[in-house]
Amino acid sequence: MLKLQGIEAGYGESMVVRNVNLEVRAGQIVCLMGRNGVGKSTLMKTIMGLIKPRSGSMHYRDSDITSESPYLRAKAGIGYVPQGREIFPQLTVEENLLLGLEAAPDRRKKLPESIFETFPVLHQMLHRKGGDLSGGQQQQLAIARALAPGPKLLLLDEPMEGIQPSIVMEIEAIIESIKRNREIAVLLVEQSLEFATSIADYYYVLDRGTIAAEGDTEQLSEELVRKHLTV
Ligand SMILES: Nc1ncnc2c1ncn2[C@@H]1O[C@H](COP(=O)(O)OP(=O)(O)OP(=O)(O)O)[C@@H](O)[C@H]1O
Repeated sequence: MLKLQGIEAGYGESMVVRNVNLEVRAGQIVCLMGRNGVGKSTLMKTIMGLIKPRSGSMHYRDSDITSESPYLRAKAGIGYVPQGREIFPQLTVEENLLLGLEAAPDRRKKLPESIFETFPVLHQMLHRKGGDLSGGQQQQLAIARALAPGPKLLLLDEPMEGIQPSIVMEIEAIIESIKRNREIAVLLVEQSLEFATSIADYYYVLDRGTIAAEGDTEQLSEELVRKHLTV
């Protein structure tokens, strides 16, 4: 469903992501791991089209999207929840969610009911300003907004970061239900090894911009973790 080949990306003179080959199959949950600053968010932004790759190619559902705009990628069914959530604090919860529908392929103007079944708290807070929500609620809003247009691939950049444990459990449950349905593939940046191994089918470890290891999460070894993930 998503295939990156030889992707190189960076900022100005500095190259941050080097020769990345990565694949996400339909319905698969793939975890991207690595220490702070190795380039995980840069890679996610490159996949969303927010950073142009210097070289390499990106294919999504058999189309070459290497030069496609972020808007067209969203329209094609790629949902993105950036690190730090980036909801609109001055807009209401409802307005934030409706903005997500801009990426819907069918010009739908109504939010799917399933969003409120998954995130009941957002229904209660529909007319509150996004900025008045707690960090965990804002994260739920960001995920709900990305799910509203019905994506086929969801990119989640550290969704558990800085969130209290009870909400972490709720977000885990949402990713688990996505996994059960197998209708949406997920590429997730996550530092928690426990979570990665419990939910993801496949992992990639990024180290100084390159893929240092990959495999089925069942085979993620202690040695590999020590080498590439512990500080
Ligand atoms: N807008 C930017 N301009 C210049 N350099 C940047 C920019 N954003 C990130 N970098 C640099 O790129 C490198 C990789 O950053 P990136 O945020 O992709 O890493 P990360 O693996 O996601 O880290 P973290 O886990 O801390 O979020 C870092 O050295 C960072 O300083």
